[in-house]
Amino acid sequence: MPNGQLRRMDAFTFPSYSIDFATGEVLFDYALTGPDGEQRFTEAIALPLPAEPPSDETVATLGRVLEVLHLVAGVSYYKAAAPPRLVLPAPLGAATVDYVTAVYTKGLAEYAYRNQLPHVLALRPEVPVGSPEPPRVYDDSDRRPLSAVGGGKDSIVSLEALRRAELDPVPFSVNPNHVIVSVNEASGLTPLAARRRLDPVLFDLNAAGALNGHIPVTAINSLIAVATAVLHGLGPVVMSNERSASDPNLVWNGHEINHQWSKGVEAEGLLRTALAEHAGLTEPYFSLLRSLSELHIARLFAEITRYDDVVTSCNAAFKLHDASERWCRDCPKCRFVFLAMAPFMPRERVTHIFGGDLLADPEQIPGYRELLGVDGHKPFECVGEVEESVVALGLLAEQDQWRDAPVIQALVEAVPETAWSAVAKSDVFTPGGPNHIPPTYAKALTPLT
Ligand SMILES: CC(=O)N[C@H]1[C@@H](OP(=O)(O)OP(=O)(O)OC[C@H]2O[C@@H](n3ccc(=O)[nH]c3=O)[C@H](O)[C@@H]2O)O[C@H](CO)[C@@H](O)[C@@H]1O[C@H](C)C(=O)N[C@@H](C)C(=O)N[C@@H](CCC(=O)O)C(=O)O
Ligand SMILES: Nc1ncnc2c1ncn2[C@@H]1O[C@H](COP(=O)(O)OP(=O)(O)OP(=O)(O)O)[C@@H](O)[C@H]1O
Repeated sequence: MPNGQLRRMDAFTFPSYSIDFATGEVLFDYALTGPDGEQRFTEAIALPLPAEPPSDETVATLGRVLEVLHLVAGVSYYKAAAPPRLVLPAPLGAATVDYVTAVYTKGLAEYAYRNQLPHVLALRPEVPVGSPEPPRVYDDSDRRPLSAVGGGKDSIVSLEALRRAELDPVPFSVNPNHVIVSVNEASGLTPLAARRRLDPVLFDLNAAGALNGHIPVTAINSLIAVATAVLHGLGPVVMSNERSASDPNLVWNGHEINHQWSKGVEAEGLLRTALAEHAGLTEPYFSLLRSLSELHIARLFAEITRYDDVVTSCNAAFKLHDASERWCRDCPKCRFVFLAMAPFMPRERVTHIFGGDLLADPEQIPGYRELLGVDGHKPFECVGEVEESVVALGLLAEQDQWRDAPVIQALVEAVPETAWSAVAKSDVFTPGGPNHIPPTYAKALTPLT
């Protein structure tokens, strides 16, 4: 469909969804409609099948979770045209409407900012009048947790914490790439995986110049994880989203723009409430690392060595097409994670993990100046706060093994006095902020500290 026609689309709808219990395949249909006709999309998600066929109760609860996932996964296709109307297929409770509204507005905020589409931030779904049937209550709180694994340091810390606390986690990933497969192998645990396939038409539209940009991918992965947990009779989905994921990158037209919105505590709370309201789940989903800074998580990661040859937090390894080997060593995420791990490890170990020493390379200085708040705004990436970077730099400047590294020397000089005095009072190693960690899990991190 030519780009001009896409731009004239005035509504996004959700025609139908289906699940085949023989294969685990879920199909979600979407449509962009406008005066020139419609553009249909179908997303396919293959859930892992359990050994036994699911009970009627499980099927009913799963159906409710998939109804929410159908709405949320639509963001990938909505964003090709950003029409003014978002037309939901069936009545929904208030909490579920709030969650879906937030996914399309706050979750697409970076996309709206980059494409200069302020109406997306004000989008309000049209919801058919009526009330959905109340769901059956599904108490999953005391079952084995499903631990989402992304292959980075954060999910490794959660997986190991849950294991050491004898909570018997099941690793779970969507479209596991080579990094995730290696992390799972290193864990020695038996993982579950779901497959997600975007409609290839979207890539054709992108190539032809359709609107494009960042989507709240964690919201989609989270709901696929919850669906898998329900289907397999498992307990809560445990995420590894840190405290700083809730902080915005910038403010635009009075709206906070946060690249990581769907990893933040607001999204977590809204999703929990929506799943309780719409699917009856008592303890569906939480982040075990919510109270911790990235720097604190890096310190916990340093206590675990079994994943050193496989851990990868670099997003280049997560491309749908053309995944890179492991760390690219030339992006904000690589720079930040190196800086965060380095204070807590021998220099040889961190250099081994990354396949190179970023703090020995002067070409990294401009990128580090951004992380330290000396130049520009916080990059649109999953990186910690400026304060965490300054604290890490301060720790490194005190260590013999790092003091003379060229990047450390240049950065110590570049950071203004005001930043040093602010971090002197830093609370980066003090857990804090709101969280949804249930009491059974509250002490799970203790064996690592
Ligand atoms: C790996 C990556 O960073 N991808 C972002 C990148 O996409 P790119 O075109 O370079 O490559 P692909 O990921 O292969 O995607 C191809 C196109 O497919 C569309 N798409 C992809 C996934 C999806 O769920 N829906 C989609 O529509 C999209 O049109 C792509 O062009 O740039 C894109 C545009 O800015 C980003 O949307 C891609 O981000 C992925 C969705 C992704 O998985 N990113 C995570 C690594 C990521 O950024 N995670 C955040 C968490 C953010 C959150 O709130 O959940 C983080 O860790 O901070
Ligand atoms: N493919 C995936 N399938 C399931 N969950 C995922 C996937 N990718 C990331 N996640 C989860 O989403 C959340 C955010 O991902 P993120 O990439 O920040 O974490 P990570 O890979 O564990 O650590 P790091 O921040 O070091 O990269 C984490 O809870 C992670 O486990």
